[in-house]
Amino acid sequence: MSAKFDAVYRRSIEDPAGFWAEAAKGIDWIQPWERVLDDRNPPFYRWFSGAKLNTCWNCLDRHVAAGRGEQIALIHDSPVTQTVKRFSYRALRDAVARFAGALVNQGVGKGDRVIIYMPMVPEALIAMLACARLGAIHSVVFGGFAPKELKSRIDDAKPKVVVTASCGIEVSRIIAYKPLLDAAIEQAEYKPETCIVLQRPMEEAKLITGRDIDWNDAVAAAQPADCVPVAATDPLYILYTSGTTGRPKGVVRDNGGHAVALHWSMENIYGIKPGETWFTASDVGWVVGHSYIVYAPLLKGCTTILYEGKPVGTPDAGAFWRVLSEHKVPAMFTAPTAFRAIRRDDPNGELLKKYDLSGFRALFLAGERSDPPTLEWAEQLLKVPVIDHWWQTETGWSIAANCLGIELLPVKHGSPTRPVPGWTLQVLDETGHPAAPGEIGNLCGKLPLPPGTFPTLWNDDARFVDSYLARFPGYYQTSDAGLIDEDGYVYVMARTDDIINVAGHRLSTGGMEEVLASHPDVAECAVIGVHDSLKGQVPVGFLVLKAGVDRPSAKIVSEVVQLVRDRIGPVAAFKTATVVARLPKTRSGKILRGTMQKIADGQEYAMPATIDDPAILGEIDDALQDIGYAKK
Ligand SMILES: CCC(=O)SCCNC(=O)CCNC(=O)[C@H](O)C(C)(C)COP(=O)(O)OP(=O)(O)OC[C@H]1O[C@@H](n2cnc3c(N)ncnc32)[C@H](O)[C@@H]1OP(=O)(O)O
Repeated sequence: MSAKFDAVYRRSIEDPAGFWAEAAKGIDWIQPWERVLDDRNPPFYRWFSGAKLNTCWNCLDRHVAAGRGEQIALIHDSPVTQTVKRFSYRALRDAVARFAGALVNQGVGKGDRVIIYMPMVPEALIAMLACARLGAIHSVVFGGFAPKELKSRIDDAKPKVVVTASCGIEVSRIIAYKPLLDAAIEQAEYKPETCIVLQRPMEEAKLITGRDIDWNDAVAAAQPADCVPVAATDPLYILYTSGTTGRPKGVVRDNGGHAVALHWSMENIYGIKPGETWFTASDVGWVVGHSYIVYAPLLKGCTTILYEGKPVGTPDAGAFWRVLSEHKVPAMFTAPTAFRAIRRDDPNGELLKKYDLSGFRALFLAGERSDPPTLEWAEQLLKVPVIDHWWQTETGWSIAANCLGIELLPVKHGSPTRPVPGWTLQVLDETGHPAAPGEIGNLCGKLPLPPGTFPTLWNDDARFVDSYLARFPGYYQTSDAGLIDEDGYVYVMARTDDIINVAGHRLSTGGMEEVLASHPDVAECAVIGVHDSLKGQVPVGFLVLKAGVDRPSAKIVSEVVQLVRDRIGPVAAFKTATVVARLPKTRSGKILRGTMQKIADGQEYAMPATIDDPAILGEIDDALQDIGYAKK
């Protein structure tokens, strides 16, 4: 039943160097490696040390050199602007080389950072690949973040250049990006020298003389730049992700291991071959967008679709079916929340009947837990394998998946199947001992992790060790709790930290609490993630007001809602809060957020033995009922 997969998996664990050296044949190297796995400085493991390559060459130039220059590399499908634009490999290579030249004109070279704050336009991908071409390090910031989040990334990454666009389009709303960038730079301690601004016709941005340059002017003044050889271990990008405090973590991705792992994953996990079209519906601001809109499909020589739209509303819940049929897509990848939205609007899949999906082979879901009802609905509707897989910003690609390209294993709903080749995954109990099959514990990856995973955090080796490696020496702590069953299937149940997952967006409740606590009327607060039938989870805030505050609670609630939107961004989807007299705590003063969440979700809970005053839980229940969380 799983002999083929077992053999590949076993080889990857018994002989990782041999396994990944073989996979590395899929990549063009300028200089070979001295060591496949460099384990001289644990727990900092490096892959392909001594080797040189260029990721942009591997994504673009080599396909042109191999005679595939006229194949379509990129389709920008944008229902919000009602346009579809195609770039051949040659055209994309040329556009990237020219924009790389524009960056060079601004002094950008190997190792310099470039922040990219852009909507889902081809220029976002062009800017990313241009950085890769020069050996510069890009850091893409998701457009739904507020200026303060962008500011913290600017201060940490210290970019020489920021690349932005005048606006993004959220269904039919124009979101002006440039004022958000201006505000972020205004707040930042570090000031980037140059901002390159793509002017979109729907909203012209005001340029600041001496700092801002129009994208078209920058490109017109540039000569194409060549690929710069970089070390396999040099950073390709930094991608910030929510940490347990308000300060985001700068996840670093290297060039060599990343290229090898992502190239390998396209065929072995997703079953996709060069020349095929691939659709990932996510955003270039997330790791899914980095890995599976940009790098993996291009490394493999596929056609990638950059979709500037939503699963519903652009124009309807048949949007994905249109894309799949119009561009003859054999497989796609998205977050379960997108399918929950489609199911809500078109429960019987009527819109699917308008389209020919005869070439469609598989749907991949990740970014949050796939709820079995949505997964089963998609299976019945599409009549193809629907494959849940589990990974994280830190890992860059799958930890557990059903490797369609090796061998489709039986699907167990609720499980992302088995650890992928390269991953030794264990469930550890609180004392660090392996848990028995079926027992819940901490899901941990045995070091060294496979290529493509993060080697460290930007400028913060100590935080990398403290956050991920210190709790269980010899292991990477995923901060996901779960179990592995007798068949080796992984089940991911919950986070073990304060991170919640809202519509596939990873957010820190601690970060939101910091914002609520900054309101002058708030004495104390808590934020929990509550089950939501569409977004998976949504944040709900509890506010204890300072003594003597007599302003209407509704006014204070609307102010804190606006504060979170202003400081973190609309992506936080923080819309609900309630004022309570007190928060439930242990006798040592720890807020019982887990118990509050169980009450909100209508789950059974045991009265915590250390609770200070059990009556407060009843008050929380009443407050939740007042805001629509009915007793279940
Ligand atoms: C495996 C590793 C990983 O987990 S990487 C992360 C993977 N996650 C994903 O791919 C995300 C999947 N989710 C989505 O694509 C969206 O949530 C989908 C399903 C399309 C729904 O989008 P939407 O209806 O906009 O809801 P939402 O909750 O995402 O948005 C909340 C508010 O934020 C806004 N927003 C969203 N994106 C942007 C953007 N790029 N620029 C500016 N604003 C943005 C939305 O408009 C929405 O605003 P509002 O509250 O309605 O005013």
